[in-house]
Amino acid sequence: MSTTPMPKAPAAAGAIDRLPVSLPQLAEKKRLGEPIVMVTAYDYPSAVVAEQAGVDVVLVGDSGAMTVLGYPSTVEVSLDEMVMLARATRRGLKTPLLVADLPFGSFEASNEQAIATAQRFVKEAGADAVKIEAMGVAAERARAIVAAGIPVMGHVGLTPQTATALGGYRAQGRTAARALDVARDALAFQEAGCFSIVFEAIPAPVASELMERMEVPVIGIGAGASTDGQVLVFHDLLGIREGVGARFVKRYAGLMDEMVAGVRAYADDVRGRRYPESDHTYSIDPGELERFRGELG
Ligand SMILES: Nc1nc(=O)c2c([nH]1)NC[C@@H]1CN(c3ccc(C(=O)N[C@@H](CCC(=O)O)C(=O)O)cc3)CN21
Ligand SMILES: CC(C)C(=O)C(=O)O
Ligand SMILES: [Mg+2]
Repeated sequence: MSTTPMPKAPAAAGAIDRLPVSLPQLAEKKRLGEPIVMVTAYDYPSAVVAEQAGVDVVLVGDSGAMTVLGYPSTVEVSLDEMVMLARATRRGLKTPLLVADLPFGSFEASNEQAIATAQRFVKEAGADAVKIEAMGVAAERARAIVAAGIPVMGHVGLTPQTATALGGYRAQGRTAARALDVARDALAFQEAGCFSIVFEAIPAPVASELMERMEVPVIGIGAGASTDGQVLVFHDLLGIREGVGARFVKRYAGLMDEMVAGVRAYADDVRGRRYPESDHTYSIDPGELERFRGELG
């Protein structure tokens, strides 16, 4: 008896070409005590690197303002610039969850503004979720974005967008009163429906105490080893930029040195007439060359 194979479903335009890590999978990792790995990316090649390295979550951080756009801080970057970085990143990703930072000035004014901004990241850049830094109205904005159907990650501790008020890029929660501020921010985000929270630059014992109250996965950066996962900035861990002086940075490569050495070697070869070699050039049929010479006169 012959079996008739099921006809293949036609590949519909806009068919799902990506099955990202899901929010329940992250919650399950927390439950099982399996560390969650997050890294930033800002463009197509960094996304491909994160994809191939097998990370769980990719963050298009507003740190890109500094690492790839050269601004002196994260507050200068525009929403349009962040959306462009997120779009490029998305093109290089298949598996990791894609989270985009809401930049300074793109969500504070109203819940409507916050929802419209989050929707741009989802509709124009294919982001799976957005991240929002703690500040006065942030938990209320997070609740509104979640109610509009977009998952939100909270960010507490050192929040670079309001660093001026925090005394600069410095660790937070180092007094009982300031640690209580961090605790309130974290619990407010959790209560607002955030699926995950970032703890940045707080003492490890403070983070560890807070972990007993956190029901959602917590990703740490300079918050010690008790969090459910870790995040680092791509350029910091690969040694592509001068560090920002953050204590938590661990360098796993020295790519800036390698890149400068590569470009310098190229410059030396051009100046020393060692590049290009014959392998790098195109040939032409001798008859055609002869005709060309004749016609050129
Ligand atoms: N490339 C990059 N990586 C980052 O991690 C990052 C950025 N950019 N830009 C925005 C913020 C700034 N970040 C920082 C910067 C410094 C510390 C830090 O550990 N500061 C020292 C004090 C340094 C001083 O005295 O000036 C501290 O001990 O608190 C932490 C996070 C994290 N963010
Ligand atoms: C360091 C992470 C948490 C971040 O917000 C960023 O890279 O912008
Ligand atoms: Mg950020």
